[in-house]
Amino acid sequence: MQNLFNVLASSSTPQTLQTVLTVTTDTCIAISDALKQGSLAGILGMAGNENVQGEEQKKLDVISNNMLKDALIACPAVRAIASEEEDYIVPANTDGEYFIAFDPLDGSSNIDINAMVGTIFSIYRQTGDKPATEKDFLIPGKEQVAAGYVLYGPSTMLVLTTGDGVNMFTYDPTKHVFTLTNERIQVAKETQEFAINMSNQRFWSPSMQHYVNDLVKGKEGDRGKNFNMRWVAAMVGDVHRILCRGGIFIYPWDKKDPSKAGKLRLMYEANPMAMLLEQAGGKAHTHTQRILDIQPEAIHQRVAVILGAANEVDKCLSY
Ligand SMILES: O=P(O)(O)OC[C@H]1O[C@](O)(COP(=O)(O)O)[C@@H](O)[C@@H]1O
Ligand SMILES: [Mg+2]
Ligand SMILES: [Mg+2]
Repeated sequence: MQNLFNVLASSSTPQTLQTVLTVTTDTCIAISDALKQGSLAGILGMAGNENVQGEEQKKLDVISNNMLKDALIACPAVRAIASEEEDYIVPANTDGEYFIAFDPLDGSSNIDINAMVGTIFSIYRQTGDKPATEKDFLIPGKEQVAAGYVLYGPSTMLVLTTGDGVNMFTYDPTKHVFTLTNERIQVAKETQEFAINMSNQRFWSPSMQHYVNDLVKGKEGDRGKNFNMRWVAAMVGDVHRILCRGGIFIYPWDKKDPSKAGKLRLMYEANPMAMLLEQAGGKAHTHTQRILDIQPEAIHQRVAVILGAANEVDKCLSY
């Protein structure tokens, strides 16, 4: 069976990018080990701080952020990192070639109930002769050279694209490697499954309310077919389900909190997931444009997200 190293070595992935991916995924294995110990290691619960976005940090948000930050800035190929849990970008090596943006722990509200969480990462190639600044980091998602996530579920899985399809790897704890288990996955164009936090319905735009009402009406409504609903409450879990068995995931614009009109972060969540979805034959949009075309204005920018089965994303946008 092929493992991550063989797959990268036999592809056209540059050696420096292979190194960055190895450092990232090795650190994710260490995060997975920490998560497995849960309460036994005293790592659950709140850290007692807020991140730059005004969200309360869990201990594991901080622990996983520090693990990834320390490992990546020590890697000579890394030029700078940006993290959901860091106020500013962290410059690493001026000679480095890669920017890495990450959500160290996605779905943190799931940690304390021992449910699915993950680490999401996005990699860009950019060189320069001065230390990197935040402005250098504001690159549209279509320029990503690699994107992926590590899912900490019943098994630990790596889902990765380097711009040539999407592969899934399962971590083999007996061999300490990610083994290739699903190759070149594709998302079906049609679906009958959707994922959205329905408790926000009254805050959505009228057109989004109309679209979701039509899904809920099922066979009796205009769509003429029944839809099932699933919500993991961790984007990484919801996107993983879509890559495995199809569906549409939506975190729409809403008027609940005008400073967060779209909860998910462009650079840490939307862009890497959009690259994975497009590489698997799906689509990823905001309510107005393709996510990968967005020119970022700030590293912590938030966007509305509509991603998954191509025809269903089109249908949603048609409302
Ligand atoms: O609280 P809600 O509305 O269910 O939001 C869930 C969404 O928030 C997130 O948990 C945000 O990510 P973080 O846990 O990294 O802040 C997404 O993963 C998920 O899709
Ligand atoms: Mg997240
Ligand atoms: Mg997070």
